Amino acid sequence: MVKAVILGAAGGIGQPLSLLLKLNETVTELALYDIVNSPGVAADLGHINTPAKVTGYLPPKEKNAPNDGLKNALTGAHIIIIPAGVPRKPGMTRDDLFKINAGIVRDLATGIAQYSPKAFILIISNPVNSTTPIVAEVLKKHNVFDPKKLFGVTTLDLVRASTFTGEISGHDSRDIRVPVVGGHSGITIIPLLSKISPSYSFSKEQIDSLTNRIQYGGDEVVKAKDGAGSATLSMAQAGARFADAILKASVKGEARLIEVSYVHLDADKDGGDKIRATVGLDYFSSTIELGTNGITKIHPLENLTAFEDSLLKAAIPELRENINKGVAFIKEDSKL
Ligand SMILES: NC(=O)C1=CN([C@@H]2O[C@H](COP(=O)(O)OP(=O)(O)OC[C@H]3O[C@@H](n4cnc5c(N)ncnc54)[C@H](O)[C@@H]3O)[C@@H](O)[C@H]2O)C=CC1
Ligand SMILES: O=C([O-])CC(=O)C(=O)O
Repeated sequence: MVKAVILGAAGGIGQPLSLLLKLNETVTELALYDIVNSPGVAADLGHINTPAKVTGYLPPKEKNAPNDGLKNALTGAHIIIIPAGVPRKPGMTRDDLFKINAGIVRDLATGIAQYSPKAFILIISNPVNSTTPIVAEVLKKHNVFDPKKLFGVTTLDLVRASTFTGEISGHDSRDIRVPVVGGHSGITIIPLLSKISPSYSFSKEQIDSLTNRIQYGGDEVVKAKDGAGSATLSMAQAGARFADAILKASVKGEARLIEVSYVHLDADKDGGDKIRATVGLDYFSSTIELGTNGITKIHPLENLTAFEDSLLKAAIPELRENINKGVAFIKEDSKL
């Protein structure tokens, strides 16, 4: 049995992501939880003739009743994906979402700590730089934190990097891999264009404009949607790609699966400590290798160009602030 759970399943990302997970034949059970409309989405997807049995759950109507919906959705989970929370409107930063989304993510993480602490957890809700540490701190408070199984999803940055560089290099964008490290907001997004595969030599101007476009790709969509939210469809594809990598490594035992994700650097002491020595942070989006039980290796940062090194230096203070804000939010929460 491979149970996938989506928390925030009725939203702009949640619905297409649920569809893509329903089409993933490794999944045998798909549990959809949201505060609205999840039974409807589940009924709709349930008519698709793929193996996964789909169920939808809501929280209780009465204010202080136990949340059996969340409990039943989470129990027995193999992988949990969280796109619950509000998206940006034009003029907002991802950090502006902290006020609302931090509490949503904290409460869902508390449910995970209680009902499915051994699952793989993928965080999409923004600001990812802070929400990932929030989940880790909740799990730590319940003594169930496994850094090898917690992932801030930054795959959309890699998807964009493949698309945008393909437009210039002429390579098929499906074959292009660009590591994008650091974090998931503006200047904390660090595309390592010198490490592009297949290799390509960009001009200085191309590096400047591609870097800027990858860093602010999210804003491009927010602007185009003009108040109706942020990236949903491309995010669903990116989330499904990352979830599939986890499923291939953990269920099918495919070895040395390589992705990039925003992780706690304790997930691999060796590689993690090397990055820590450079950046002085506990969380960083890095190239990782996946195995049956999660992260097996974090690749250190090596041979950065002077330009990439300047991007890294510019990212660190904001990333530190985002991480500290998430950690403090849980440390100072006396209810937990
Ligand atoms: N990591 C990434 O690369 C990306 C992250 N995002 C983020 O994903 C989040 C979701 O975006 P959208 O799907 O566009 O928003 P949306 O508003 O369309 O959907 C969010 C869903 O979460 C649900 N929700 C709210 N509170 C909840 C709770 N306590 N428990 C369960 N569900 C709850 C809502 O009912 C709604 O269905 C946003 O924070 C957005 O910034 C968006 C794009 C890319
Ligand atoms: O820009 C946003 O707010 C949503 C997001 O994280 C992205 O599209 O990368």
